[in-house]
Amino acid sequence: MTEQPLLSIRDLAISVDLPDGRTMPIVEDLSVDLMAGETLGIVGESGSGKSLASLAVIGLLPDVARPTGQILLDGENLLQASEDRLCQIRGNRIGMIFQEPLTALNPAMTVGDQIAEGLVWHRGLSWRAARREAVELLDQVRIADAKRRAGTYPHEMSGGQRQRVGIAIALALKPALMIADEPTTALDVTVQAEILDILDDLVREYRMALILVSHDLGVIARMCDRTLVLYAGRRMEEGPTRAVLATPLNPYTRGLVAAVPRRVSGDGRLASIAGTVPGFARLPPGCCFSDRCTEATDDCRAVAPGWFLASEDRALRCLRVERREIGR
Ligand SMILES: Nc1ncnc2c1ncn2[C@@H]1O[C@H](COP(=O)(O)OP(=O)(O)OP(=O)(O)O)[C@@H](O)[C@H]1O
Repeated sequence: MTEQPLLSIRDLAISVDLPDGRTMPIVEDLSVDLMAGETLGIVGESGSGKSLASLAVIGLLPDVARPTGQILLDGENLLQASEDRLCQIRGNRIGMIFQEPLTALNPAMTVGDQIAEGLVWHRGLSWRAARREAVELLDQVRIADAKRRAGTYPHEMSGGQRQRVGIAIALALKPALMIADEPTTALDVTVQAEILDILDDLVREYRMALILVSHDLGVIARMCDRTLVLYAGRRMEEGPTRAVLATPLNPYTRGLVAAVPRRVSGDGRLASIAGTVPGFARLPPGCCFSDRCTEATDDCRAVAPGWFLASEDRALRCLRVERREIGR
């Protein structure tokens, strides 16, 4: 029997209610599977819908956002789940690490108690036992002198230490799926590397599936088996990270790869994708990337490209590549 995906996102669309009464479609036609223990990177420029898509999985979308489609965790559609059920799933089955740990942490509670809390409420541990385990978790995320640090408050810690606490909280109940939304963006480079190391070790040790949201292809390359590229709320390309980065097929992915700092163009300047992501109200007809794509034809500007399988494990959206590969 073939293994079922742990997470299966089917035709997810998310629109947002605007203050003027209009509804703006943001994420469209998003489908992706994630197996137990697999790591998936979601990459794209700012505003491409990465955070909304990952918040939908953990049921933490802002009130103005309206999701449709299916988000199946072990076959259960989370978009239909009650708030009580989502509370059970959060922490227990899905853990989340946020970009800015300070906003996710309670300033009035010691970090040890914030880690212990989930163990008390979800696992029924006594506070004494949960606090003991919290110290072990702090040790696992490499906080030195963990026993003493458990009694400190978030504001007494550095940004990197707070993010370790964020990881310890998300890890406490050993969820099957961990979602990390730009977990290192707010940190300086050396701390970033340590945090990624810790996350990598833990994901492998506990065989957790990971969705890592980042605009940084270097981070994705280091951490993720597979990569999904989003642009303006649409998936542009998906496949094994190594293949997507070595031979990107979609012109947008090619632009992202070319813009990675190690790739300096012949005249010594960094390559970049001309223009910016257009507002969702101003997306061009046809392919949403056509107004920035240097390879776009009149057809690209008129016909919305479908999602097609380029090979067994690679899929993308691009009319020109599709016609070339499939001969349509
Ligand atoms: N609460 C909200 N109200 C209105 N629009 C929103 C809201 N949250 C997100 N959006 C819209 O959805 C788009 C996608 O947002 P999202 O945060 O998912 O992008 P992102 O790819 O994660 O960007 P970043 O890397 O900057 O976090 C935004 O550009 C914005 O237009």
